Amino acid sequence: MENFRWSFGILFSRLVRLESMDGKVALVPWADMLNHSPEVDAFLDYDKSSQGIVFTTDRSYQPGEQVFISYGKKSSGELLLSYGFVPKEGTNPNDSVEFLVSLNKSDECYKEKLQALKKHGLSESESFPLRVTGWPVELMAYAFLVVSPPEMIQRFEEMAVAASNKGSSKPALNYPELDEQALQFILDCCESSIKKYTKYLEGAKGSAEVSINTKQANRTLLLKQLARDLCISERRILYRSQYILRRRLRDMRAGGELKALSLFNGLRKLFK
Ligand SMILES: C[S@@+](CC[C@H](N)C(=O)[O-])C[C@H]1O[C@@H](n2cnc3c(N)ncnc32)[C@H](O)[C@@H]1O
Repeated sequence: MENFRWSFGILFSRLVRLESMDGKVALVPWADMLNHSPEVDAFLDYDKSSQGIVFTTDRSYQPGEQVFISYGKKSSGELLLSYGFVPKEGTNPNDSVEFLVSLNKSDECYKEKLQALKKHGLSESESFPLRVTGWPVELMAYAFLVVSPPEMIQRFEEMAVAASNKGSSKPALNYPELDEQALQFILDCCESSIKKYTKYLEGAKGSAEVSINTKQANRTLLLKQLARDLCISERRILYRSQYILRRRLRDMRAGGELKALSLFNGLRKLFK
């Protein structure tokens, strides 16, 4: 089992996918020395004319400078699982956190909403990727469904369709009357998620080690550090989303108050 684990780790952290050979995978001895950087667009591929593997960089390098390759647009969690490292906090533009949202069990339309979701391959709890740059339209569609009132029952299905549309680029749903509630729902989930991350990080700080030998103790320490690094990176995305959501809601509410005030002033003038 130990040998299998070792081989599996070596293979999957070092294999190269060759696009021009229909995505065939290969182990390329010199190429497996290349480390990952999300900022480069360099790639490896099979070259028919030279019958070898060619490395193409996106810029020139000085002698002695480290040359990087991209392992793909991967989140820090994916990089940890596939390659055993977590990029330094804030350096991975492709980072994302799996954001869990659920239907409210006490919703009077719980059954109807769940039915609409199930019809389109979704369930009462779903996760969507949250990035520093924002959230997907599918998450917004799910949030619309969660907060929509019984009068909108006819719309449940189109909301579920839009929420299930993972990855493709259909236009976002537009329900201005539900915007504020949907954003508040996402903010609430975001804040509860932040609390869980913080609780984990505070707990992880003080946990005592029980180890059989030094090698095992070092390995446990390394794994814990990687888990901490990943949590810190993911919590950073949640903090950023929390900031954006709070600002949007504040602007929305201020806009609403302004409208009400000008309406009130208009009425006052009318009755003067
Ligand atoms: C294909 S090898 C790259 C060469 C490797 N550094 C070596 O010495 O053999 C992939 C492994 O390199 C390490 N690695 C690659 N890029 C890294 C990075 N940006 N930061 C930390 N470790 C990285 C990870 O351990 C990963 O599993």
